[in-house]
This record gives sequence, structure tokens and C-alpha cells, in this order.
Amino acid sequence: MKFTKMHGAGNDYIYIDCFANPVPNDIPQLAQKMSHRHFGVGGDGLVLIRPSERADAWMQMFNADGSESEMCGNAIRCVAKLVYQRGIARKERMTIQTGAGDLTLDLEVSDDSIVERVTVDMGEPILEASEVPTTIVPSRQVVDHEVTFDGRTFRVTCVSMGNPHCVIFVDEATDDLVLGLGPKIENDPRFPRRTNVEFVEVIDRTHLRQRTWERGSGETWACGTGASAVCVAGVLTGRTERAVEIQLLGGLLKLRWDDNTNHVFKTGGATEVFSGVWEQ
Ligand SMILES: N[C@@H](CCC[C@H](N)C(=O)O)C(=O)O
Repeated sequence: MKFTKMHGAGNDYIYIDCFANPVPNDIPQLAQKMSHRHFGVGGDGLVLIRPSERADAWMQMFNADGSESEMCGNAIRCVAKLVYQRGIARKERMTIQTGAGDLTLDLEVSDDSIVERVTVDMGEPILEASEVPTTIVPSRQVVDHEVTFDGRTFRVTCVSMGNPHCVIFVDEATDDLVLGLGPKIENDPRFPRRTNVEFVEVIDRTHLRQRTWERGSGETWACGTGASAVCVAGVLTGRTERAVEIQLLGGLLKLRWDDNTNHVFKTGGATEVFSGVWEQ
């Protein structure tokens, strides 16, 4: 089975083109095996690019632990690049079906037909308490809510971009917080579907620094749905403007929460690393 390794801002996944390959069996187990950084290809997870009945392609994504997520903001840019460059859909505006709905993407293509940057319409953030565990926000206040994890109290903002995020603004996103507390928050029973966790430093009203502990994959070098949630949380808590640049461990993402449509737009690159054949 042929695969391609790609990354978006250092968030690296293994991609299988199911227009050209059959859909593999036992995908959760395959995701675990291929993602393993010592015994497999290595990556934050596995992404299948599948034919869709209503969009140009369907992105199905699995974390490194084999769990399936609704959406991946960095992977979807890579999917768009493969879909365009392999001629599956030679369109500079395309739609990709995801577990968070059908999303529209605008591709910036060079004269020699290389996709250099992609802007994704990430849709509307979901702030309703129905998307957020009521045990975390008993007052239905999802913004800037005081919560204690492991004996430490933080103000958190819970934002769903189709997948769940718990955004915490901190003075410094230390290893102690990201690697120590991140997994405890991810698996806190008050989050019934587990959660992604963002630790965010505000540099000024248009610049932030983010580290993410991802549900099912651990710390990643970037998280696109997470950056979208951070953009929204920054505005809702009065810390930032609606357009921001977010520095992640593996690169920069530009975010804008549009006033008129309520949609979040995210721009970033997509890089092909190598291709290979998986024989196990
Ligand atoms: N890295 C991703 C998010 C991947 C899924 C996430 N771990 C989840 O389980 O929701 C992104 O760029 O958005």
C-alpha cells in the first residue's frame, strides 16, 4: 500500500490516497502501527483521502492511538494539496468532507502547479454547553470558566471546532503544564469524549504562542483546529484581535474570526516529505 508523509506546520501525518488504493482494513490498528515513531513510518496519525459523494474528497483522520477524530485543521491543507497535485480535483477552490461538515478551501498555486498555501474556512466555532461537558461548565459559561485540574486552578475556555478543545492562557507554556498536566486534562472524566488542550502565551493583541497536547497523539508541533479555537478564545476573553498570527512549535498559522459570517479562516502551508510502500 502506497503512502505519503506530509506535514502542516510540523503536524505530521501519513496519508493514504484511497482514490488509488483500496480502503485498508482495521484502520485504528493500522494508524497505531504506521504512526509509531520507532516501529512504523512515524507520525501524529493516519489520514485517508477517500472519494466523497458530495465533495471533492473525504478526509477521514485517525490519531496515533487509533482513535478517530472529526477534523484536523493541518491535515486538511495537506489533503487539498494532494487532491490538487494528483489531479483528483484540479480546482483552486475545493470542498472536503470531514466529520465536522463539508469545508471550503482556497489554494494558492505557483506557476509550476505547486500548492504553496491553503486557506481553510473552518466554519463556525461551537460554544454551546451541549458541546462542552456540563460537569466542566455547570453554569453553561463556556468562556473563561474557573476549573481545577489535579489540584491546580485555571480559567479555561472550551471551544469545539467539530472536535473538542480546552484553551488555557498561561504566562509560560512549560513542559510541566503541557507534558505533565496536558494528559491529565485530556483524560479528565469530566470530558466524556476526552479533549485537546491548548496552552497559550499572549505576546500582544495580534501575536500568540501555542503548545498543544492533543487527544490521542500527545504533544504535537502544531494543531490547526486548536489554533482556530485559540483565535476564538482570545477574542471572547478580550485578549486579542479577530486576526492573529499564532506561532506553534513547527511553524506559523494565520487565523481570522470573521465578524460577518462568524466563520474562522486559517491559512498555512502544506509540505510533502516522502512517499513509500507499507508492506506489513
Ligand atoms: N492536529 C489536528 C487535530 C487532530 C485531531 C485531534 N487530536 C482530535 O482528536 O480531535 C489539527 O491540526 O487540527
